Amino acid sequence: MNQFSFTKMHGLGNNYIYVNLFEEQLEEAMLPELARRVSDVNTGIGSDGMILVCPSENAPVKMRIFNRDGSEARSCGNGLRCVAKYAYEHNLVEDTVFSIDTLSGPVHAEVTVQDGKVTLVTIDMGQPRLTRSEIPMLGEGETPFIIEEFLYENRRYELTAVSMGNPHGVIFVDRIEDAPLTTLGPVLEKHEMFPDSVNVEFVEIVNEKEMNFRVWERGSGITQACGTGACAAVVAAVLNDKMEKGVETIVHLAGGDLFITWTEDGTVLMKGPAETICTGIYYY
Ligand SMILES: N[C@@H](CCC[C@H](N)C(=O)O)C(=O)O
Repeated sequence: MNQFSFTKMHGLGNNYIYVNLFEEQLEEAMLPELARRVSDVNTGIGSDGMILVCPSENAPVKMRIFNRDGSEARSCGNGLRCVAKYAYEHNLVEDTVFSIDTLSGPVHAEVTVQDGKVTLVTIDMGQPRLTRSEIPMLGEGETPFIIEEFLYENRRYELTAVSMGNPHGVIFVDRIEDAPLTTLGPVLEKHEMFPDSVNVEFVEIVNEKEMNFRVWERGSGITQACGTGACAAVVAAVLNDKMEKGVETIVHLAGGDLFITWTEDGTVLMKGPAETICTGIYYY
């Protein structure tokens, strides 16, 4: 029987099984299957997926993220904050400012530390990507997809597509309670216009500095929070003149609040907590 040590962590309830590949060895071909197994709430540990904390040539540490269904994504905002906490508290980095490599390139992290523990993490998520080819979406590659209308079950919705390293479709709704999360969410996730599938976010604007947010994640379904999704939602709100660039927005997610700014210099800052739940050994 094989085994590995893990740490379960969450960012606002978006929880993953973290495996330290500085110490553990996992077979590459097994990774999707392992992500599915550990995520299973009945026969595994129970999580939204699996995150690997890996060595990298470009940064002190690299994050790889696998969704609950075993698919690998290119980024994960809540995962990045947890990896930043893990890296600092396990001495993989010495400074409170460092970069983390991802499949979509390195991002910059800054941790706030109290009594040796990371209490808050800010990640500079880089610039949003807005063209259809970058998202990716079918259609004219160099054009953006901002506030395009579509009909679903006789209701009209408006969609804005944003990539934060991974693809997001943001839909503004009048009341977050009425968002068709479990119906339109999975339909749009697998819609043919998104060849790599998409994360689906529903957003209610509360005022010029606050929004309510719910997510149907690609490969994981409903989660309590999505960091890249919150960044995409704020970018979409600015693009649609509902928020101002350079102003910090409080995003109210099911699991708590994130603080997001699309800065004047074009990068998106995400500030929020990261928590350790438990450690253990997984047998397979
Ligand atoms: N929960 C994450 C995003 C995880 C990956 C996503 N489901 C995808 O497939 O792109 C976050 O906090 O950003």
